[in-house]
Amino acid sequence: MPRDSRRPARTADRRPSDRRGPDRRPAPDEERDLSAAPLYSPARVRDLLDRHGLKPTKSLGQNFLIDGNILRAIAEAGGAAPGVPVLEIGPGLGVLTREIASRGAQVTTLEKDERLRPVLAETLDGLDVQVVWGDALDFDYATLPAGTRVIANLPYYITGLLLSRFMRAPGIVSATVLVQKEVGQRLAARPGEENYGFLSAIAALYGSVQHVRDVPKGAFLPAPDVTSAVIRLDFDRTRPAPEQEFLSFVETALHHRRKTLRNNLRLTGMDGDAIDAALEAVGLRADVRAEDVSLGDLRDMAVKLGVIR
Ligand SMILES: C[S@@+](CC[C@H](N)C(=O)[O-])C[C@H]1O[C@@H](n2cnc3c(N)ncnc32)[C@H](O)[C@@H]1O
Repeated sequence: MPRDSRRPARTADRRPSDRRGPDRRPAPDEERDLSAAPLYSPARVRDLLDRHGLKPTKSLGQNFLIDGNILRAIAEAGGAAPGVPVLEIGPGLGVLTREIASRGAQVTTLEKDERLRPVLAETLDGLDVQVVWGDALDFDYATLPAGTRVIANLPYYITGLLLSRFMRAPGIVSATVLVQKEVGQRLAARPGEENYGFLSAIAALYGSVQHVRDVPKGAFLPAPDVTSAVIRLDFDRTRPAPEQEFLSFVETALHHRRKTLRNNLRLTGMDGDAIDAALEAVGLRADVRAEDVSLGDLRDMAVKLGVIR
């Protein structure tokens, strides 16, 4: 891939000397400027990578934020405030971590890439941040204190798995996260809308979803291939958590969301007559498409079919 295709697009705080890849030496004028530049500026980010001999790893989803407005918007929307317990996934070079911690939040951050140890020792110096080294998929989210807010620029390759961990963790009340724009659209979609599917359904079962803002590729270094969005999920912990049987039923029901609900349920080996009887009892057409069925009607179907009580 040519170097140019990984360049971030022009952003408000970029200077001409920044229009180069992450792995080259800063020009003399940048060296003079560095102490004055904010930590998230492209010149500082490149300098950090350079001094620590690092190249962003694509397989770890390492696209570092270089836009101060976006950093502030995520921290603000996520509710980073004095005394609030915040969990971050993937601090990277620590720019978002710093933004959150400097607002007085109690930050725990999970990072898999041990090469970043010396970088975070430098960038988080003087801040009260707990860095947990390891895979975020191995972390026990059930141990988090009540009222925890997740604020993170997620590694996109595990977005779905992480969101499902957050939803199931009783201590987590919200997750304000950067995701691929398409994932954000799926999370926020309602039955009958174009992007509605299992992700939309489970998000609605646990609470509500708000689209905070879109984020252009140029807000990252290196620039990712996709446009992103900041999404805030609020989890209503006063509701009983959905039963595992119901979650599995919803997943099956929406497996092929454009197909009929009947066909999707038949795939599991359920009796056709029983499905027809349940559809009729709930007041749904026999050929209703899966994506058009509300969660309330799916719950009624699950009860009629004896999946849940
Ligand atoms: C999109 S970058 C975000 C970096 C930084 N927060 C920022 O906004 O600039 C994702 C981060 O998640 C880390 N990461 C990737 N996979 C991980 C995993 N399984 N567990 C924990 N951290 C992971 C990467 O090393 C990287 O630091």
